Amino acid sequence: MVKTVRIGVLALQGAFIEHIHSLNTLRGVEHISDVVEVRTKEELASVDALIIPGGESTSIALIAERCGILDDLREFARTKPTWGTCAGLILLSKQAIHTKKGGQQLLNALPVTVSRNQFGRQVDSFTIKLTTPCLESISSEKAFEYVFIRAPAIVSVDDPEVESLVSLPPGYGQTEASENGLLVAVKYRNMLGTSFHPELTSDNRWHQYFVRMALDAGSA
Ligand SMILES: NC(=O)CC[C@H](N)C(=O)O
Repeated sequence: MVKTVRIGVLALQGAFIEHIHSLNTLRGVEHISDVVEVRTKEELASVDALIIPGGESTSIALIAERCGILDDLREFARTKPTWGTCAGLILLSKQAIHTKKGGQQLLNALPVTVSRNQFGRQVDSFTIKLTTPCLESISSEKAFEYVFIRAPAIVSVDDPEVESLVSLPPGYGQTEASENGLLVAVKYRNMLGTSFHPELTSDNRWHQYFVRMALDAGSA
């Protein structure tokens, strides 16, 4: 029998509807049995993999704490396929800088340091097309169009097992000249962390990449 995955999207705040839409367009393409909104411990326990969307990381953490699922999310992220996009990447990380006064709760799972709002404010949002080697096993026909909205960047990788997947060309979001651009996508064991918003484009290759991570984890 072919294994299928039930994918959850954390639906407390932010762009969860858009992720659900992207995943639904992959039904029939990848072995997805179900796509569900996750707000409770029970819903979290029912999924094989989880997407934590972009939005506002401090708000998502606060709501998760009030709903009593912050610790369950921490445990899930440590052990099951979990993808954090933008605010979700911040939450997933072990460390964040440029946080609001008083700091913020993190899931403490992905061993990287992220810098919040590294590219400036909402008006500084931008898109950039980049060829992306890790997506080539899905389709190499075109560059991926990356959308950055008050995005974080990964400013330090704190475990040698973290794989760098995408870096921006030098100059983007950097105040000092550097040969290397900022890192915006990483993979680490069961986790995927991306600074951008793949759910805001009609190109679903990043969602496909994550579904395949989840399928691989299930068949291991
Ligand atoms: N588009 C986004 O998800 C922005 C993230 C936001 N800057 C935060 O700190 O949570």
